[in-house]
Amino acid sequence: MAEPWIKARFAVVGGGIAGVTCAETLAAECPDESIVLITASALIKAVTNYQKVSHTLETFDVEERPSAQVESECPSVQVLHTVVTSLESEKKILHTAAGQQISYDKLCICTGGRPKLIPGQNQNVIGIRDTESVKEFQRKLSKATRVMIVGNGGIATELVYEVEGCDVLWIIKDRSISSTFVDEGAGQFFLPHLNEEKKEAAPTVKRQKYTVGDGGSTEAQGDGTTLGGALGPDWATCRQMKGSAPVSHRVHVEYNVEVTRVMTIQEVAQAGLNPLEPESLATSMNSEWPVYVELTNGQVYGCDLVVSATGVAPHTDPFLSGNSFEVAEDGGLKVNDKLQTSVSDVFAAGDVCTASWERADLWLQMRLWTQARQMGCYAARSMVAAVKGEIISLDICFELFAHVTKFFGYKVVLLGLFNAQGLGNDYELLLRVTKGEEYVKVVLHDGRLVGAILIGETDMEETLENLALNRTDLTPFKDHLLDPAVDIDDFFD
Ligand SMILES: Cc1cc2nc3c(=O)[nH]c(=O)nc-3n(C[C@H](O)[C@H](O)[C@H](O)COP(=O)(O)OP(=O)(O)OC[C@H]3O[C@@H](n4cnc5c(N)ncnc54)[C@H](O)[C@@H]3O)c2cc1C
Ligand SMILES: NC(=O)C1=CN([C@@H]2O[C@H](COP(=O)(O)OP(=O)(O)OC[C@H]3O[C@@H](n4cnc5c(N)ncnc54)[C@H](OP(=O)(O)O)[C@@H]3O)[C@@H](O)[C@H]2O)C=CC1
Repeated sequence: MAEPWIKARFAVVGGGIAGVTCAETLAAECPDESIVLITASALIKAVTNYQKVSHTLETFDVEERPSAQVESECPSVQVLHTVVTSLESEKKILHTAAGQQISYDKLCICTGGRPKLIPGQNQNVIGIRDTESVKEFQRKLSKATRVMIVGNGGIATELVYEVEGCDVLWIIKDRSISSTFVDEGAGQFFLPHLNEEKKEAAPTVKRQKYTVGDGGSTEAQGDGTTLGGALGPDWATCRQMKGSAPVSHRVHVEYNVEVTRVMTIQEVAQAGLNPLEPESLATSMNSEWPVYVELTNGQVYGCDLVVSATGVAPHTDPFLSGNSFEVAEDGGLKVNDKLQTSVSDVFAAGDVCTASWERADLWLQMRLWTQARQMGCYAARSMVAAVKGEIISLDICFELFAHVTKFFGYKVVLLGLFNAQGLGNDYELLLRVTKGEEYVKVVLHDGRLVGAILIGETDMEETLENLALNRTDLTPFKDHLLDPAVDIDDFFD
């Protein structure tokens, strides 16, 4: 029987990176205070092998753990596996699907996001977010000969590289690939790798995998719509992403288009439309597909499966009704520079929130696990400061945007306004490209470094980060900055 009433100093909702980091930081800062972590997912995410590469760059692994491990490492944390169904913010009480009522002094909402899907309900259109959804994708892919991937961001870029044994139709609304993360030049740099054999991934042994009972659901009882935590690093490389076509890796990109509607074969016939068979995908031609998609250029393509990799919508459902949260245009809970929402004593961190403070010139919010970890940690420190009546200042990680990832087998580092975001035409670019090896782009504004894209093993991230943070005037040096003969570390020593 679940305890009906629980009283906690701090309550955190969400077992993803933001929520778990928040609970762990609270436990470290206030070991004698009671902390309740409520999560719909049976396994919770934990950050391991954390390495601070520089002031703002960090790398870490994400591991799924049973809650008992977290409770034994942080004895003041009690983990409840259930779904929060409502919040009475005036009384400071949370209600759960298991019938519990949890009263708190300070609450942090870390309920993440859910995939934004293209319009039109069809069982062959899926989004990818958590372990369950990626398993569903693998299952459907294993029988597929042609899959359509819609979107030009992180998931699409990783999937087009990973999917094998299946033709891939990649539908993007831009004129170059991977444009959420990189510019057109870098898109060109990646292009030759689209259809090439994938480099063999090193076996992933460093992360433990847990399962929750044979075939059992990994989610707590709830409304059936609550998702598990978002997938972690290597979500695609360590899984089999194989279809059933006699091809190894083949991608057809359709540029500058969006989806207008998703249809069945009957709807295609009723509308008198003529589905097209791209010549480059000849092996997977079929007279009847499970699903058809019409694009803004009028073309209609059939396929076995559509992955809508079209971004994330903040998961705010149970918290909004009956409470006066201010919500940003993208649907996230607005938070100030202390990660406080507009509701008293309620904080938010990770994908569910929208940074609504006056942001530093070179920082921008992207829904990434680095930011989820940083926000979870900072929210906890801010909650503690609020309890103790102390003032804390904004963490340095919010000074400069920094992201490290891997696309098409290359290390990718993004710094600051890496795509000259918000600068209009008022910027200068420095470029250094060695085909197949590295792509280095530096964005200068008023002679100062404001952003960079580094692809490959450039080893320049720390120096460029320092130049950005120090606002060094590079006017006298800019002609040498990317000269391969110049060691920029020595240059700026
Ligand atoms: C396929 C995929 C690949 C990604 N790859 C990368 C990458 O390479 N690099 C990168 O930086 N980022 C990546 N991301 C993004 C990153 O995973 C997320 O930004 C980050 O994990 C968000 O963490 P979070 O804690 O805010 O939310 P989540 O991980 O979504 O966690 C939310 C938690 O809240 C719980 N919850 C929700 N509602 C309720 C409720 N009502 N009651 C109780 N619990 C609830 C959920 O069960 C879950 O445990 C990827 C995302 C996806 C989907
Ligand atoms: N390696 C990494 O760092 C990875 C990060 N992630 C993160 O996980 C989350 C989910 O990934 P993902 O879904 O790829 O989201 P992203 O935000 O990365 O990309 C979404 C893409 O879909 C496009 N899009 C949006 N709506 C439509 C539409 N109706 N039709 C066609 N295209 C559309 C967007 O274009 P526009 O921007 O113009 O709207 C954008 O190109 C993101 O927060 C992402 O940052 C995921 C995988 C890997």
